Amino acid sequence: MSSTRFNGKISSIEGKTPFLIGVAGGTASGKSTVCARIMEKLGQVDVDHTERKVVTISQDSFYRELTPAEKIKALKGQYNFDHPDAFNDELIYKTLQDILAGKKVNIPVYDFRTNSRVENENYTIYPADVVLFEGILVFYFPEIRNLFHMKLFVDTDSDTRLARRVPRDINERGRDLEQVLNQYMNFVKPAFEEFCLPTKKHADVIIPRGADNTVAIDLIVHHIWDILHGTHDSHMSKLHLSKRRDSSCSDTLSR
Ligand SMILES: Nc1ncnc2c1ncn2[C@@H]1O[C@H](COP(=O)(O)OP(=O)(O)O)[C@@H](O)[C@H]1O
Ligand SMILES: Nc1ccn([C@@H]2O[C@H](COP(=O)(O)O)[C@@H](O)[C@H]2O)c(=O)n1
Repeated sequence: MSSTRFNGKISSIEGKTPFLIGVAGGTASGKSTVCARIMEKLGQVDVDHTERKVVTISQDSFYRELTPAEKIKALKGQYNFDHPDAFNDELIYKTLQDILAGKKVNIPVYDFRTNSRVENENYTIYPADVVLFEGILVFYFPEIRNLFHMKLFVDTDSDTRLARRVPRDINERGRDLEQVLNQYMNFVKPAFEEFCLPTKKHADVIIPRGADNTVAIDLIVHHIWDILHGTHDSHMSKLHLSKRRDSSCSDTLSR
C-alpha cells in the first residue's frame, strides 16, 4: 500500500475544542516517531509553530523536580523515572484541560542530562486542531486518560525497544552503558510490566511495530482527517462540525 499524503491544510477556529489524542507505549517503542509521522501526513512539516494545527507534547516535559538526594541517585541510574510518582500528574491534567478549553499553554523544557527542568524555560503551544500527547504513562491516571478523544498504544517488542534505548540514552541523554542497563533491569522493565503494559487495554488502536506500521498510521490519519472534516459519523465529528459551522473550510484532500 502506498503511503497517503494529505496536502490540504487544516483550518482553525478560535476557541474550538481540539481533538486530543493520547499515545502510550513502552520506552523507545516509537511514540515520538509515530507522532512525527502523523504530523507529516497531516501536512504539518515546515509550518511555523504559531500557525501549526497539529502539535505533539511529551509527558517527559512533566517530570517532577527532584530533591538533592534524589538527584544524586538519578545520576547513578538509581532513581525510578518509570514509576507514576515521577510525574507531575496535576500539572498534566491542568495543562490538558487548558488545551481543551482552547487556551495557549506553556510547557516546561526537560533536560535528560541533568534530570531536571531547564530553569526559566518553557515553550508555548498555541491553540491547535489536533493535539498529540505521548508518553509511557499517559493512560495510567484515570482523570487524564478520560480527557482523550482517541487513544493509541505503540506496541513494539521489548528487545527492539532496549536495542533502541541503549544508543539513544548514550548518544542523546548523556548516559553510559552500565548505567543504562542497570536502570533498565532495576526500574524500566519492571515498571513497564506493572504500570505501562496494563494500560494497553484502554487503547482504541494498538499499533504493532510502531512507525514501521505505515498501514496503521495511514488508517489513523484518515480517521483524524475524517473527524476534523465532518465526514465521519460519530459523536466527536458532530461536536467538531457544530464548532466548525462558521468556518469556511475549503480544504482539499489529495490521495
Ligand atoms: N521504526 C523505527 N525504525 C528504526 N528506528 C526507530 C524506529 N522508530 C523509532 N526509532 C528510533 O528509536 C529511538 C526511540 O524512538 P522514539 O520515537 O523516540 O521512541 P519513544 O518516543 O517511544 O521513546 C529513536 O532513536 C528513534 O529514532
Ligand atoms: N531524567 C530521566 C527521565 C526519564 N528517563 C527515562 O525516559 C523514559 C521515558 O521516555 P521515552 O522517550 O523513552 O518514552 C523512561 O523509561 C525513563 O526511564 C530517564 O532515563 N531519565
